[in-house]
Amino acid sequence: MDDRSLLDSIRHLIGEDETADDCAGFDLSDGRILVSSTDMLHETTDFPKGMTEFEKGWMSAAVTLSDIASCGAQPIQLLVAVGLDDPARLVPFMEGAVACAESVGAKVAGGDIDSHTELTVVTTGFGIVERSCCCRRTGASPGDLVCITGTPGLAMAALEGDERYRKNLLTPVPQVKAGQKIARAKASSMMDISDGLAISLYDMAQASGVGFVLDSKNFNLPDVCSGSAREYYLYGGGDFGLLFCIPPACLSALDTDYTVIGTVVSEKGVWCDGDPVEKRGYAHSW
Ligand SMILES: Nc1ncnc2c1ncn2[C@@H]1O[C@H](COP(=O)(O)OP(=O)(O)O)[C@@H](O)[C@H]1O
Ligand SMILES: Cc1ncc(C[n+]2csc(CCOP(=O)(O)OP(=O)(O)O)c2C)c(N)n1
Ligand SMILES: [Mg+2]
Ligand SMILES: [Mg+2]
Ligand SMILES: [Mg+2]
Repeated sequence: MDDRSLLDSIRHLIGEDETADDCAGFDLSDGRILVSSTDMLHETTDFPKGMTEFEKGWMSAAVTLSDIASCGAQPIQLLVAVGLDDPARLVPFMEGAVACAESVGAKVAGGDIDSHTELTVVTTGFGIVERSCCCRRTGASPGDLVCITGTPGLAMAALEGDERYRKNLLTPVPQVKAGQKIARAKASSMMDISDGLAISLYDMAQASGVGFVLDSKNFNLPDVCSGSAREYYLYGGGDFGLLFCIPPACLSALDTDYTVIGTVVSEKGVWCDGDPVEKRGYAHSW
């Protein structure tokens, strides 16, 4: 059992929409939406060996700030709750979390401290976005182009030992400015690719009730020393680029780097060069 199938068992309690997006949204009734997201990370499952405390703090902040960026929102506050096996870890850890938050214009505004057998972190973030620019995983329409920012697979390559991409894996940068530009260019849907490109495509296709047809000739595959660039590109997690769909006519107004990898179709599913893409990515399992 993985976290996606476990989530299915509580959708009836929380709501379909509430369990199908990167952030929750609260309408402030003044033309703006308050978005929020929370994420939990653990020493053994989420922090690759050899990371500094600063990098662990940075990564913990980045995973949540990335979800806020994926709505086109400006992150404003971050709360950081830390369960510690050793109290001496707290200062360098929080220095990393503060540095990441400040790098995207947000403030660490509180949190919690507890003792725990394993370093366990929960980051909760809040952001603000104009209602007309708030992007969700829903909204992709047939005929839209499917686009990504960044190069999926670099974090996975680093996890497999490629030192050139160490920073991509350990101190990912939430794509706040790019998210805002994409939202203002009138993208129809957006999410971050934290769990890998293929599984994110399936998540967005399901939320929007559409399908995606990809053309591998357009893939910006990573330059890797070992392993399969295509495997890392489609199935590696931890990159925190953005996946978005946008009507072709809106693309000329978009002033940020992106790669067009396919088109939206009405038939549900995800295909590449005519073949179904495997539905897998980074997951927690029991
Ligand atoms: N325990 C939970 N209770 C309620 N909603 C949850 C829970 N776990 C996850 N969700 C919701 O499920 C959706 C998907 O979560 P997740 O896969 O963690 O997203 P992301 O990869 O963007 O962090 C989100 O809307 C999240 O708020
Ligand atoms: C062992 C390991 N593999 C991969 C990564 C890269 N990585 C960092 S966060 C993350 C995905 C989880 O991020 P997010 O979507 O914010 O959390 P979720 O709610 O899906 O658990 C990954 C794969 C990692 N840190 N450790
Ligand atoms: Mg996300
Ligand atoms: Mg999450
Ligand atoms: Mg995730």
